[in-house]
Amino acid sequence: MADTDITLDARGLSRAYRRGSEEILALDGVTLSIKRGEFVSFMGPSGSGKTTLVNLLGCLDNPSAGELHLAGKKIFGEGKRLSERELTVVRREVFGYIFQNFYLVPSLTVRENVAVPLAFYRKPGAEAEVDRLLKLLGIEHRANHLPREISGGEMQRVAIARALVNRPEILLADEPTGNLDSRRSTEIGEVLQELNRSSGLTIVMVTHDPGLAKLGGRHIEMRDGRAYEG
Ligand SMILES: Nc1ncnc2c1ncn2[C@@H]1O[C@H](COP(=O)(O)OP(=O)(O)OP(=O)(O)O)[C@@H](O)[C@H]1O
Repeated sequence: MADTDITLDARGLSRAYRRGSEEILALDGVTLSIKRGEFVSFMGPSGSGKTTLVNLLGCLDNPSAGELHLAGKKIFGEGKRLSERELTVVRREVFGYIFQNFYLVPSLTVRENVAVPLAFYRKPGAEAEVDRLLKLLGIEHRANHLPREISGGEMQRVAIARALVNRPEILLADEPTGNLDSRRSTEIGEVLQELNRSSGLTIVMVTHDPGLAKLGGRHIEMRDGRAYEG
């Protein structure tokens, strides 16, 4: 495997949280590599460290110990810590994020929500990407609706389109179907699978749903802050 195939490389990543006088080791030395174009699912009991790990992989949090490399570049590690400004650039240029709670702006239409990232940063062709994504995700007929006028499944499609509008290399999805019924959940899973297959988008997903996890090519089980390849 050539190094250039590896997009995310975690080495001995740990994260401790302080709660009063107690220290909680939420992540206990996780080492794993994710290749470009992989669809990786993380499962495991509540509190096993899934969100903590994907937040670190997505450069949303700093580890207490260990290293993280992104496309061969050290992001965190011995003597190395990107500035908040550098991290912001990495977050918006490399990653798209989706979460259980969609986080749509209630006063903006579907189209405006998808275009929100363009107000801060825009890759070439991003404007045309809004229309392409509305169509691809089957929500173009909802383009002028407000979030409160559409279903939960449609809301998550809007959030996916927004996450993709700047053509990220990696989509991070934390419980993307946690608020959806099983039919909508399967539909969103299939959308993610299709994005991974057709465009080679790398997907890193946390889920409690075994059916959804199966859609990814690779499963990792978290237990007590450690990762076990399934
Ligand atoms: N900000 C925080 N402060 C203190 N403890 C935290 C914090 N965030 C997470 N923890 C603790 O770290 C451990 C791992 O949490 P994490 O959210 O990563 O688990 P999870 O596997 O994603 O759980 P869930 O499936 O319930 O979302 C838990 O014991 C949790 O209580």
